[in-house]
Amino acid sequence: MHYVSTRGEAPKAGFDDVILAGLAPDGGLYVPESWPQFSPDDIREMRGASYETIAERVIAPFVGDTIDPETLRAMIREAYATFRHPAIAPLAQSGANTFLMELFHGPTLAFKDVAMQLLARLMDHVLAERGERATIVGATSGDTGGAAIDAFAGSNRTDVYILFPEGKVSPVQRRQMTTHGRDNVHAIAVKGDFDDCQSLVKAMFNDRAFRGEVGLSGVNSINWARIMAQIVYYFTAAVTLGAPERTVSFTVPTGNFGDIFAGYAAKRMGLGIERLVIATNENDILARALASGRYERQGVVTTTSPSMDIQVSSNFERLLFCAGGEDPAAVRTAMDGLAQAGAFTIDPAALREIRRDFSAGRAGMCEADAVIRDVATRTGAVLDPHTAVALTVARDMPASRTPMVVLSTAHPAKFPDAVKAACGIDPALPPWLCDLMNREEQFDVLANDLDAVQALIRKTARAGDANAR
Ligand SMILES: Cc1ncc(COP(=O)(O)O)c(C=O)c1O
Ligand SMILES: N[C@@H](CCOP(=O)(O)O)C(=O)O
Repeated sequence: MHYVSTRGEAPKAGFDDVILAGLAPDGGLYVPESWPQFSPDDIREMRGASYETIAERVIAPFVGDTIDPETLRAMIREAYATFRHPAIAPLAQSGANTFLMELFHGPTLAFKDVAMQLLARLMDHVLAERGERATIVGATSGDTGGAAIDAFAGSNRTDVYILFPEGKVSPVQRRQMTTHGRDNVHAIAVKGDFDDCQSLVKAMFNDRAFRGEVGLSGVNSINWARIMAQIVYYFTAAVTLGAPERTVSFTVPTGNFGDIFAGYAAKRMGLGIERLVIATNENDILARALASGRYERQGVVTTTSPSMDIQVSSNFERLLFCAGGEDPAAVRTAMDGLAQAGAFTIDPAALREIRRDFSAGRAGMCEADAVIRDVATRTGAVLDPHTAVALTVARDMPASRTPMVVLSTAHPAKFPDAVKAACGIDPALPPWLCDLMNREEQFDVLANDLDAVQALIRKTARAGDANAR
């Protein structure tokens, strides 16, 4: 399996280079050169198989011969042994034909654990084979950071730097990043919003000298392995609900577009997905883009679903490439428009393709609160605000006989204030995090300034002798 960059100006790369590189050297995102195909028989054979077994089948073609099957199997087993639910991503029925896929049973209570636990093991393996170290940088609106810090804490081949927007993540999310007490992980509060943090990360990748000097790697969903690991649960959910005989739709609370792009990938691989519904909060760039054909950045609005407070959805670039006839020149033009004017118009043919697979809707804070209240009152279940945004949007979709799976991406205890305000219930943290609010915090506060962030990394990273990537 080889990977190409969405911007077409980087050499093709193998799986090991792709996971260490994060962003392609031309600033684009890696996508597989062709999609592995799963026939109805292949999908039927997944019925009754464990999450780990399905993960092995789905992931193996993307890894190719970079990692031998036994080693890959062991990594998958270890990664998902950290989860507290045997099904890893169980389905709970929420309405007549609506299901919640619970993706929050990992160590940091958000769907990010599903990919991050595996990515840390894959990266460590590749670095060990090469005898290298890496400096990992990541931007977070709250959940990626905690998941990365948990997965990489204590790894002796990586130093991890997570940039989060100061004051714009929940106290639980912040403490998951700042109380680990490990030398190789660094949480940095940036005076700005998530988009500023993501721009700093991309700027570091685009600084070739710095990239080589510190052996830069990334763990945001710009890294293909993040998407790859998330494809798996689309298969497990669909098979549970009757695939390949029955098609399924998914509604996904969306920010950086990585999670729902994994659903699109599953569809391209042969899974019978009828609709992929993008659910946004007030930061609705994707819903507006689908409706108008214009992808237009506005200021980030702070909401009760902070992890989705994102205006520039980095994985939309992957969709533009895949749905737009794999034309890197068109992607470059769009991304130049975004960088220079904060907007671009989606090519009409690409927009038609996108609308064939995707719908989109927006739910504001009041609507999400009403759904949290409604579900708590009717069923006693407590939703987190991101899941509530998605369930609200799913409920607004036209009635259909196709089962709708809503991705439940975080545990409500990560957002206790918002949940309590919505339904009066104070969701408790699980036992392994019950002292989180009393642990000592450690983090740096920096201006939204590339030089300041790079100086901190240069001073503390230990990967100075890594080969240039
Ligand atoms: C709880 C939660 N839900 C949804 C999202 C949006 O996912 P994505 O960025 O993959 O679109 C995020 C952050 O990414 C999140 O942390
Ligand atoms: N919502 C995310 C933002 C970063 O997204 P990623 O999937 O690209 O890592 C978060 O919680 O940090």
